[in-house]
Amino acid sequence: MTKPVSERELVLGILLEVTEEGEYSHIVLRRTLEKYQYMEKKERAFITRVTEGTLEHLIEIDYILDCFSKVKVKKMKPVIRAILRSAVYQLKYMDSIPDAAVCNEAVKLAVKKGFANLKGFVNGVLRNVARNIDKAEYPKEGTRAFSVKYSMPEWILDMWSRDIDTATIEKIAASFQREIPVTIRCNQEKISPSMLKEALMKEGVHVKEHPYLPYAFRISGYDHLKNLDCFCKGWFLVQDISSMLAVEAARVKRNDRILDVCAAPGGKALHMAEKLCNTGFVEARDLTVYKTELIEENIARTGLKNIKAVCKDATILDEKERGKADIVLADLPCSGLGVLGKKTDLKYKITREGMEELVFLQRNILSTVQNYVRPGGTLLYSTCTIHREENEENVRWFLKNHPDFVLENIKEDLCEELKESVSGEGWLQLLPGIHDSDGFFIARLVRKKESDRI
Ligand SMILES: C[S@@+](CC[C@H](N)C(=O)[O-])C[C@H]1O[C@@H](n2cnc3c(N)ncnc32)[C@H](O)[C@@H]1O
Repeated sequence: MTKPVSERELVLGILLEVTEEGEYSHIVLRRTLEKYQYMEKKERAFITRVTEGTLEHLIEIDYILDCFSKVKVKKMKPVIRAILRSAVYQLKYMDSIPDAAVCNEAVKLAVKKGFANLKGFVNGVLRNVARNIDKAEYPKEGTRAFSVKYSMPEWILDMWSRDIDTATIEKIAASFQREIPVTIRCNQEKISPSMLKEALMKEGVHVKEHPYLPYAFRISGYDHLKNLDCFCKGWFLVQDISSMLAVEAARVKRNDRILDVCAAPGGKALHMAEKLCNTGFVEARDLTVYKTELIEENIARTGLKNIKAVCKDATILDEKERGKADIVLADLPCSGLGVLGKKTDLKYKITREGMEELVFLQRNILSTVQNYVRPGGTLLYSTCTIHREENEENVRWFLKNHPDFVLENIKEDLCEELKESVSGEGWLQLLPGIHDSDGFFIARLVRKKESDRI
């Protein structure tokens, strides 16, 4: 009996929503998998792999198609384009599926979607690709070569090349295509790192210490993270090491009053609350009710009592908080160029204009929230991007416009391996492929005490 809807048909639907309607892949994929929960684990894994893989390698796939099809990718009908793209992904990256099956399934799907008249075209292009894929000549030099090899938009590579050498850019781009185990932070309010490691291993999880912090681990080899007993008990949180380093750089002390102005889903806010050891308080704010509820869910799971989630717009001054916070964490919305490996389709959606708007928003938020920092208190600025304007240039701009702040060097807050990566000015830009982390930026700004002012 044929299934009412096949895995490949679902992949097609997701790809169309993402590439033609501008939806985010992780959201559409999650929605689809939730809707078709009855499907076998193997089928669900196929949908995830082909969707993410096709999007991850989209520029390369389009290059291959353009080599072997008379009709160029841009001119194809959206449904046919998406069918061909996912089929080329399977031909190139999934050896376990016979080429003939990939071609036949693609033709069947084109017919089912009302394109019987194009079944000869689909069949012809794919058989041509299958026979000759190894002979496709890739560009050998310049930005185009990297762009096709790593499916990175050329303008992003060009932008990076203003500040980063070619070998490093290649390492960054390659790192986005590698599968990296999930990083977790032990919730030391509930369990010690060594006991967590033991408990996870008992559940069959592969656990490796992270070199940068003693309470961070890389985990792999589990099925569903949310089914792990250790997860349900709130013994750990999924968090990249870079976020933990940002919290280390904030230098949380007992009894501190902390304001996290862009906190959802709450990773750093919860980490800071944990560091307060049942003293002080963290107010974790975010823009929408939905985002605030995400923070609340995480607070409930970890069981921390010195933290609360509040829905508030960081661009609007909250007069009653003026000068009260020991630490303000500004982990701001950014272009996300440091996490392209995790957000597969983001690289095709970011634009130069969008990034300029983000710089404007970041400056607006920084100017507003600096008001909450008490004299001698800290404004910790971080982003998960690799973009000079959003990072170091924002810090320079901030210092120029807020001369009562200074930039402190964060070297002493980091492990030996990272110390030499701290800039002369004192901020840290982490680069995936170079560092064992996401791409991330951290700067600690401190408001001068009254006595330090001239
Ligand atoms: C980089 S994420 C924060 C991640 C968070 N700090 C963590 O560690 O889990 C940026 C957050 O800023 C929020 N945001 C965007 N604009 C905002 C605004 N005007 N006011 C408050 N939050 C905002 C977004 O909803 C998003 O959750």
